[in-house]
Amino acid sequence: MTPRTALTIAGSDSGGGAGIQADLRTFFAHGVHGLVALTAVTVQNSLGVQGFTELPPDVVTAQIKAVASDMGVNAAKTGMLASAEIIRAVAKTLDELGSAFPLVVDPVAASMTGHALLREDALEAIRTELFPRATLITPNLDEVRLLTGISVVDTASQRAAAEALLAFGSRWVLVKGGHMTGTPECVDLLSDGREFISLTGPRYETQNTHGGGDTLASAITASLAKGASVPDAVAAGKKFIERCVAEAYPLGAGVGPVSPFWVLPQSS
Ligand SMILES: Nc1ncnc2c1ncn2[C@@H]1O[C@H](COP(=O)(O)OP(=O)(O)OP(=O)(O)O)[C@@H](O)[C@H]1O
Ligand SMILES: Cc1ncc(CO)c(N)n1
Repeated sequence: MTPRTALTIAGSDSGGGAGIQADLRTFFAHGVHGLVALTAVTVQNSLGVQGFTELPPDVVTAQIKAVASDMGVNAAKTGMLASAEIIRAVAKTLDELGSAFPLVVDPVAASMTGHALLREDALEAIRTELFPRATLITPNLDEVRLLTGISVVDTASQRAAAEALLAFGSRWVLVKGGHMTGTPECVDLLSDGREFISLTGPRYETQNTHGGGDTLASAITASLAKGASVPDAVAAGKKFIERCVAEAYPLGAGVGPVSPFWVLPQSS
């Protein structure tokens, strides 16, 4: 049977744990066929990002159109978009396709080691061009601060951040709490402005969380591709990423990747 399809519009991580590599292995783990519009090639390993080269915006557009016109897209997500020009090209292309599928926007601004993955003028383009087209946006706490100026330190500021982010026009927002260290639990807050749903899970003691944000957003995208509602897709995504963090492995001298291998029959 032909599986559902999910499109990732994102950059490549040479270390294989984040970016399109994380998206493709997560789509695979969900039985969803992954389609790719590559935006940039990063040079990175467990110690950080050494640099990146972005693709011309028309090549990004051409990839999206090629797969959408022939294979069909059941859901899409954006990750590293690198520049305002690429963001504008993606927004225009999505408009031309008629927004017939759910869109998850993970507003990737920097790697977890703090290296920029987005040119400076591009943040405004993400806010104005992509957020209004998004079904769901999934910022981490650093991205929340960059986008809204709000520092999330507790439940009240996490809710205020969700409200401020929804004002940019997405249908739903998931304010991820992974970076709120010092708490025994990881709490992500999902909201559409009416409902506020706290997704609470254990905080695992590990330094190997590379690719966690990408894996969560692509797990949600895969469930949306299969027809789940946003709250159901996010709840399933949270369960999926928890297990991936619990089973994360060391690789290289720095931060190792989260692991979707637990879905394989021979694992554990
Ligand atoms: N130590 C942990 N234990 C359990 N869950 C975690 C842990 N760290 C992060 N998570 C969960 O992983 C998901 C990603 O959250 P996080 O806030 O770390 O995103 P991110 O910063 O975008 O990820 P990345 O590491 O890719 O930059 C969230 O659901 C979060 O609650
Ligand atoms: C290519 C790429 N996209 C996203 C991230 C954020 O995890 C990363 N480190 N690299």
